[in-house]
Amino acid sequence: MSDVNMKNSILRAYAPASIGNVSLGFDLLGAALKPIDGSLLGDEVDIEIAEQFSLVVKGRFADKLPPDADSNIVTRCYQHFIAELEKQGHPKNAIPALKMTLHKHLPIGSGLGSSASSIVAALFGLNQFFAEYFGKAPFTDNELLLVMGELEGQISGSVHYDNVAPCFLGGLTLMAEHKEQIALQLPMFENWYWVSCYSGINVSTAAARDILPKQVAMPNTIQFGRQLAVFVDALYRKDEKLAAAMMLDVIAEPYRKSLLPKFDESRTFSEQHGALAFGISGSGPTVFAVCDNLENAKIINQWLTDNYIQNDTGFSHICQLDTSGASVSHS
Ligand SMILES: Nc1ncnc2c1ncn2[C@@H]1O[C@H](COP(=O)(O)OP(=O)(O)OP(=O)(O)O)[C@@H](O)[C@H]1O
Ligand SMILES: N[C@@H](CCO)C(=O)O
Repeated sequence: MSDVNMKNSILRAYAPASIGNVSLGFDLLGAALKPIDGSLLGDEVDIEIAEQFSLVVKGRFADKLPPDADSNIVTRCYQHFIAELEKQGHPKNAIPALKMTLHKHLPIGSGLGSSASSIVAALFGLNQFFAEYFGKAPFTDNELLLVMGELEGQISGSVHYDNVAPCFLGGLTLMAEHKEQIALQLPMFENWYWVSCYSGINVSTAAARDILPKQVAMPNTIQFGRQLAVFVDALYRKDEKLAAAMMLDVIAEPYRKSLLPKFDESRTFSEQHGALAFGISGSGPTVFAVCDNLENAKIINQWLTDNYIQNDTGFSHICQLDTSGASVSHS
């Protein structure tokens, strides 16, 4: 796009909600979500050329964020991105100032990867914007993912990619954390539905990490390793039953479920109504139930809506995996 056209256009980046851990892969496995009814479940960031940098925050959950732009992770993404461009040798006066608008659609501290969604939309959007402006993307996907993990770490107190990676790449992702390959995309069963219910309360990721023990007992370590290895093998062999049987959380759920009213009843109902697996999405309070048919997913979605949601902020969606991940459009 020419310089003149870019001055009159807005690039919009979208980044979907995600389930961190997926029960059996603490910090190592994540899944991107797409509601089957077409509703939007992810943040959007608009980017346009301006006289000076500014961040505007809009959307359903805008008022739940700190009011000053400097505390918003999107501003930090912008500052980090521009500093990296300068390190690459782009002179300051060759980099246009930008107005960014965050449409904050995901609740904060929800377990749906809310900060990750803002980070991915901001950084992916900036990379796409400058790809058009300079004629070449400043960063590769892997370089971008490394920065996304770093910024997520600034918020939650430790670098973990299990929200940013699926949100960016789409589908089900396994962290390799090798400097040249941070994340791998795994196959998934297309007939699986992921009922995802946010109760409406706020659980801080940092606080939900603090309550976990610093050491894991030997039997749990062996079960964790066995489950993750067998799960990946079962995905590649398309063995649904075995894959689902591995979806148990021996690391975080036993400690975190005490933060989640009605967690045990929700699991019991879901399992009695055909859920193949049930667990905490990321650090909660969102829970998810996996079903292999829409009828069961609908029954569980209705029950969770009626029983797990605590207030007007909560919601529940029947989802499939969002295999596209982050995307951009122009207006
Ligand atoms: N754009 C943003 N989106 C979300 N949180 C942000 C953003 N900018 C700053 N923050 C701050 O980052 C912190 C995010 O907390 P936390 O990691 O618990 O939530 P989260 O990322 O929304 O969690 P989850 O992954 O469970 O959805 C909050 O203190 C919030 O005010
Ligand atoms: N893996 C992270 C995800 C946070 O959303 C955790 O469980 O703390």
